[in-house]
Amino acid sequence: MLLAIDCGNTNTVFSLWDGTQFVATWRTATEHQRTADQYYVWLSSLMALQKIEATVDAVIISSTVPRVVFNLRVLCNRYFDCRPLVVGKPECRLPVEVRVDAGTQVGPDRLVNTVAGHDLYGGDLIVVDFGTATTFDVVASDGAYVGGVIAPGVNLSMEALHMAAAALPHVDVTRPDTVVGRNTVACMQSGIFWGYVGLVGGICARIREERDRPMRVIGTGGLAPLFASGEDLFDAIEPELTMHGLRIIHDFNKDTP
Ligand SMILES: Nc1ncnc2c1ncn2[C@@H]1O[C@H](COP(=O)(O)OP(=O)(O)OP(=O)(O)O)[C@@H](O)[C@H]1O
Ligand SMILES: CC(C)(CO)[C@@H](O)C(=O)NCCC(=O)O
Ligand SMILES: [K+]
Repeated sequence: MLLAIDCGNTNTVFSLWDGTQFVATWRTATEHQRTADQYYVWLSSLMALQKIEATVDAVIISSTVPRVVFNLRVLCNRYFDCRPLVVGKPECRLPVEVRVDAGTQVGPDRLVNTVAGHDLYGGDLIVVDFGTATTFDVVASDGAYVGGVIAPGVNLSMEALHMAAAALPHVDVTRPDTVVGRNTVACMQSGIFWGYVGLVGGICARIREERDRPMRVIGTGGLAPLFASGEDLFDAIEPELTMHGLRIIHDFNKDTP
């Protein structure tokens, strides 16, 4: 089985692909101190709990946190007897071209999302991912990655308000009933929710204008469904977009000598 690992700045997601479908997905906080042995104890007990008798024989990793890759490599060598494919490393080829400034290191999660978006929807596309950051990534008609936008993440913005202002509490992100709030929590929820609806809609409109063509918008990440409820922001929501992209990149490297 293939183990796909999507390591973000906040959370790390492990998914098992049996050749036909993802049979299990597990999420843990990203911590660079975690050792290979700790990962394995955690993973093997979850597999036992779900009665998954899998032999992992291939691993693909996308990590926005360079420091965690070392221990994940040890995990693969020690427990799965394989060398992981790491997105962004020269030995991991991509099925699409990356057209950005020379020397630019594009976050692997962003590349993976665009590969997946192009596989599912073709081009031209904008992929919006609501993770630690809110990212917009643009896919040309031939599938090439041609750049994007990085804005602060939704939870990060909410947390920043709380951290910086003594009288602002910790609040969950949700869609408020009205735009004009009558209490602190409702006011903050409105600022974040309608603020991001405006941000996402505005940036997509400007990208379309700049590129002067119709483009579909695909949303992913934990908060995408919430923002989809606010306005007609997305043509589709794909919660498993990153995992889908990891699988495609793995197959591409396996099949293309
Ligand atoms: N209504 C909500 N309010 C706050 N957080 C939410 C809500 N719904 C989902 N989430 C959060 O969304 C997160 C899942 O998002 P996602 O995996 O896309 O990004 P992340 O793990 O936060 O970031 P990264 O991938 O950069 O590590 C989960 O941590 C989940 O708690
Ligand atoms: C922007 C984030 C944090 C989104 O996860 C990640 O993709 C990243 O660290 N990127 C590196 C810089 C870049 O993508 O241009
Ligand atoms: K993510």
